[in-house]
Amino acid sequence: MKFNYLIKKFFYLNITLKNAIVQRAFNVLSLSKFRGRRQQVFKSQAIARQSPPTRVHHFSLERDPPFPPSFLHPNSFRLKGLMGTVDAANKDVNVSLADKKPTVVFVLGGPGSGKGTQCANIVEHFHYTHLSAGDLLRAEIKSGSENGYDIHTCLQKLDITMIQNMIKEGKIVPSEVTIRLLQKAMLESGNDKFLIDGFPRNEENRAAFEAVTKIEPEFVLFFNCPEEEMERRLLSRNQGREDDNIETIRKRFMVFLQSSLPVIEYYKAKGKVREIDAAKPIEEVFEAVKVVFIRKDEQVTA
Ligand SMILES: Nc1ncnc2c1ncn2[C@@H]1O[C@H](COP(=O)(O)OP(=O)(O)O)[C@@H](O)[C@H]1O
Ligand SMILES: Nc1ccn([C@@H]2O[C@H](COP(=O)(O)OP(=O)(O)O)[C@@H](O)[C@H]2O)c(=O)n1
Repeated sequence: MKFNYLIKKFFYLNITLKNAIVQRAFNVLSLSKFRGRRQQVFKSQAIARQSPPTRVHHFSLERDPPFPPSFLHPNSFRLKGLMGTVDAANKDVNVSLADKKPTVVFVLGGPGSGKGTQCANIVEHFHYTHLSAGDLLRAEIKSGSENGYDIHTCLQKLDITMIQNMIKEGKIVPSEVTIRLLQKAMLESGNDKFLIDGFPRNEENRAAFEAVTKIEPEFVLFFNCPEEEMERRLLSRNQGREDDNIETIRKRFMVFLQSSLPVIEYYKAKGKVREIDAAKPIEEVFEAVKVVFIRKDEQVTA
């Protein structure tokens, strides 16, 4: 009886001991797994803290940013410091753009002066790629509104709505957005000759583009047209644009006078402006435009 009791006790102790050993081993394993995971988390947090921001570039400008801080979404980084500071990913983009030494012609003029119309003619005759800043922004709004998010530019619904409102108000969208769209379009085009239409529209656009891309325009084509004529054209443009109403048109004229004309003056001082009388009929305007481009080609071959 006592012997039976001892044997039972032995087996019971044995099982309890084995369970304890197994449990202990399990605890050790889980703890080390947890520690490993925790270290991994710490490691990736440290890497995230150290690594430079990628994809989206933002550069701080000398004057106040025209966008409220809420414009920035969580995966964008506004870099404080020198104007033109770009992140790692964009450095590559800019290096490869600058390497190509593209020919860039800025096409400027008031709203409705005929920039888009003449750019289409130049493309046909002189094989440039036409990049309209306004068209790129409108395309971005369209794709953003359809998808709620633009995977290429990291713009989110809130940003897209803000851009849309700025265009409705005739305001100039921050350079960081417009330049990103221009860079992307330039790289994707495969061409090395660009007509950049409706850009730079203010001093911020101009300085940021030069600082970021290191590209200087070959020359600036300036379509000079009286306001009454531009107003007439815009009111009958009929492209369903939300900003082609008399109220916004007047605001756009104001922005042109205050912000865009000083950019034209800046390039005039550098001898880079080729001024065209844009009040004439389309064909006559293009005759004058052709002279500018033929002269440019002759200069290159001379
Ligand atoms: N020289 C011109 N004479 C008359 N109408 C013009 C002329 N150039 C353009 N237009 C018309 O004026 C409107 C605005 O021209 P557009 O090229 O879109 O201007 P911008 O790109 O400068 O805003 C369009 O409907 C266009 O057909
Ligand atoms: N560089 C640019 C070009 C256009 N835009 C915006 O896009 C609108 C339309 O520009 P656009 O060049 O297509 O048209 P026009 O005003 O020249 O007719 C402008 O009024 C601005 O709101 C901008 O913010 N920045």
